[in-house]
Amino acid sequence: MTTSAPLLHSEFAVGQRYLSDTESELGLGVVIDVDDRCVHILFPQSEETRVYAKSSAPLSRVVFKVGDSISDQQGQSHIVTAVDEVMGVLKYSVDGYEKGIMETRLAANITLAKPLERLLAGRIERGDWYDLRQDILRMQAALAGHPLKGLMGARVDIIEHQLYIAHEVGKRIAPRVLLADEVGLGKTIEAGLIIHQQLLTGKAERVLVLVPDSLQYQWMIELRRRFNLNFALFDLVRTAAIKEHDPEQNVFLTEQCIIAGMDLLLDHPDLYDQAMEAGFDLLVVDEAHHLHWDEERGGNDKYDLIADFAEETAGVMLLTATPEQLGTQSHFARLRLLDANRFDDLDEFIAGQDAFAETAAVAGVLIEDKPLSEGQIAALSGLLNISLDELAAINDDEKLRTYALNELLDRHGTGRVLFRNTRESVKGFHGRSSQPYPLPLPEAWKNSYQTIGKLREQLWGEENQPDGGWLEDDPRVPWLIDILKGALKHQKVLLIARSGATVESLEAVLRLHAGIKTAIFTEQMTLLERDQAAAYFADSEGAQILLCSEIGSEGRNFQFASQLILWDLPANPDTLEQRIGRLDRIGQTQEITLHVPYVQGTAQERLYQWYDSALNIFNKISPTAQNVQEEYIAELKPLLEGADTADNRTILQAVIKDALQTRLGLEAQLQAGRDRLLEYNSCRPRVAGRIAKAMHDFDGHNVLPQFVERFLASANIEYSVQRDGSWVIAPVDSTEISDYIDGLPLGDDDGMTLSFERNLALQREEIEYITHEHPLMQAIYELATTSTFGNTTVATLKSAAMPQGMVMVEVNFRVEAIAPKILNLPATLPTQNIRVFISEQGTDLSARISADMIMPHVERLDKNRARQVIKVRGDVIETRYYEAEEIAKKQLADIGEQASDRFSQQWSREIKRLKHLQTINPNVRPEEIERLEQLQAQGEQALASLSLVPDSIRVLVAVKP
Ligand SMILES: Nc1ncnc2c1ncn2[C@@H]1O[C@H](COP(=O)(O)OP(=O)(O)OP(=O)(O)O)[C@@H](O)[C@H]1O
Repeated sequence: MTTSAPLLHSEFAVGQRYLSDTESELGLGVVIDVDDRCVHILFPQSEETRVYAKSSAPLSRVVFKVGDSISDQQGQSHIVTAVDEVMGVLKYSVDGYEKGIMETRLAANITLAKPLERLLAGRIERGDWYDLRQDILRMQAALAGHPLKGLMGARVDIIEHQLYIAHEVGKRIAPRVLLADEVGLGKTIEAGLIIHQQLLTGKAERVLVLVPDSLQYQWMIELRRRFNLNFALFDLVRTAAIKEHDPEQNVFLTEQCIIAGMDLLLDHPDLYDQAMEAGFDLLVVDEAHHLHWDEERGGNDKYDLIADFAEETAGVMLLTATPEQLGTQSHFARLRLLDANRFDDLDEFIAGQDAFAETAAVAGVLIEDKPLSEGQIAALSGLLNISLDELAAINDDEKLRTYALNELLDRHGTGRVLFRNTRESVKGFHGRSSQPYPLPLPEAWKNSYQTIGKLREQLWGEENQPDGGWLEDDPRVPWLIDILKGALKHQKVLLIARSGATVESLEAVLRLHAGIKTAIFTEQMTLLERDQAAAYFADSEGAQILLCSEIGSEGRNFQFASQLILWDLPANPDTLEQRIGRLDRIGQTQEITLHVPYVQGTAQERLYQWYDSALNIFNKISPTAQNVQEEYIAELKPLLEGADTADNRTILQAVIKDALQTRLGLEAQLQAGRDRLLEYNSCRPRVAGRIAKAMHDFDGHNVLPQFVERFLASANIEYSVQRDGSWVIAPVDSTEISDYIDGLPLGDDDGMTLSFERNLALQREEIEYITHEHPLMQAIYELATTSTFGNTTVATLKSAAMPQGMVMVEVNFRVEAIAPKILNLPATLPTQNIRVFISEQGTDLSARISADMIMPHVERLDKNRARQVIKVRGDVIETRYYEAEEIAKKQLADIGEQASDRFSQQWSREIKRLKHLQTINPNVRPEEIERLEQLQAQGEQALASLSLVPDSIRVLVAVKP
């Protein structure tokens, strides 16, 4: 940004933006009227209007240039790409806003922080604010390149596999990945961590999360509660309201971070078009197993929708716990959405899946830190195309082992794209067991169930009678009432059935005829009704049983319950796994019991036997269940629907036995090959351990409580510490605090309860978890870069050695590189702040006398005396200031060079690694490399022209102790 001196009369125009030279704290003013002699300026932030004579207005025009960051009135930041003038008013072009941003629409909360002018004009800030400002600058400098950036601010438990994925994916530019951890292991948390990192580091600014309707609120709440990310929920009501307000407006451009239901875009082509046109940096799709594709029929509507968006969006994250639920073809097709170049041949993909056993075996030995045998070294040499000589020291050379392991894992086909952690590798789950309830076949059913060809009727016959006629003679109904009133009387019970109609009929019987407290949860209900039902079920005084339909319950968290009734059995094992996953997830503290009623002699019994004996799915998740079932389905289907004869029973047992062997064989094979590599790649234990340790260490050395304590004391804000360690900040009376503090997010009319402790924040979700990344801290940090908070001060320095009355000037400069946030250039600067300490005689004392050394001897000076000092010694202070600036400027070139070296090295290394990887694994997209090269050039350019921003100034007057 630049400002220019007072302007010629004719230059004023309505809409232009100015800062007051004498009252910069008014913020950015806008010209609202111009007449022959006067110009009228409104300062929106301070709600003041001033009228100046045009000939002598103490105003500076604010002009941004290409590459500057500007903020609009909604607080969104943009990088200026071009500047034009329209009738005297500037128009800033920025990415993503076709119309550009007129200067009239800029945010008003900038003030000119020129500390020297303020000081000389007698605007002297408090000494404690000056100290806080220095602390803020130091902390910001330390945080700029912190490896835990984007991870440290999340209200989550430190769980290694999640942190590993978040770290690995979150740091990528435009990541395209499939997050496929087994159900309930925290994919939403992983996605949240990645989104948070991408937003905080400027890698993404616009994010679209597409989820099934039933999960919209859950996502919105998780993102807000755990990551302080405010996503806007776009449904029909909201989009209609925006359209009504401004029919011309693209609704998807009114927010940066949006959650929407996939159906909204499918059912409303106009919204689809607008979302496409608006464009996003990152697309997140939950429950991605609903995207179906096969060679014959192509994609279903959801698949096609996401395929369109994936093509237009740089970053894409798909989430599903059951990637193979709809078969290998759909799995392959979803990978193709992420990278069409790599996944272009289905047959090759299928063949490739089996070819990883050797790689996995060698990787396993390396991971487990065991010595490689001669045979394994030979295999490694072949796999990596490295000579045996070069590998001779592999068993002793730690670096070589790490290199070899990384190479092996990088070559693994889906390595960079697919992440899948399993319960087995994550550990800490309490397990599950099943309880079958064989029920006698009712007389009335006998005839119909002895006939062949009625599989659906045997399994889910009630779905054909939505009037509830089936309730009368279905033996599961009295069984359900009995068990709820008996063995499960004091338990929270979740029941899942396939259809919403079944659940509704059942619920009515339980509530009206059996007097049981119920809640219901189906896709026919509105989101609000569903969330109310979930809350009623969670309440200790609330419903004993929550009855859910299949779709209605997907992705939801009910791990406070441990009893699951499977009213019926779904047709495929992955759907069953999704059901069990409602309870069997992180946070579950009990063993889970699955209650499975079935009617003897029907397909219900036979399907139970299949799931239990062939797939063992009630006891343990089986990664191969889906594939085994697909393999046997042709044999299985007639047996399931066939008559209950001795012959059929014998054949079914034989098929089950055979399938069991197949499953075990397949599991062993996958465990040795594909899945083993996938497991290694999804969480490299050492790296994950290091990140987790860094998080624990960071938590253990938290400097924030002391800082916040000083800040609150300086800001005159009261707080008390509660017995559990949380702090309660009293409601802030805005008349009693400085304007600087007034705008901070310090809670509502009741004040704010907060904690710096992760565990406490996890236990008490209603309190704020204060980290460096919390909005409050971000706002405090911004005080230093966007306001005059503490940027001038005058104090005394007790010193026996210095002549009484001598003045010393301490000037702090910020080193700024004007470049997109994504480059994170501050992290590459060896210094972000330059302090120059200069004596009255002009001696540079910066190196000899540090700020810490003088701190104990500094004492405050009252404002009048301080102003007196400035009045009397203003000239010498000004002279020394400019000398200080020269001293600082001299350091700039060196800082730029060092930063440039570091930056180029870092980026060249990454680009080289990717280029190398590309030669051995086509999974690396060429665009990825091109983008990095462009960014590297941009960064180098910015570092070659660093700017020095005067930040703050302190005048010290020597007094005898
Ligand atoms: N690191 C964590 N800290 C605290 N809670 C967590 C953490 N990870 C997961 N959880 C909790 O565990 C549950 C499962 O997590 P999440 O919903 O992210 O799993 P998922 O893999 O997306 O599940 P699904 O497969 O059902 O979609 C949630 O209640 C979540 O809040």
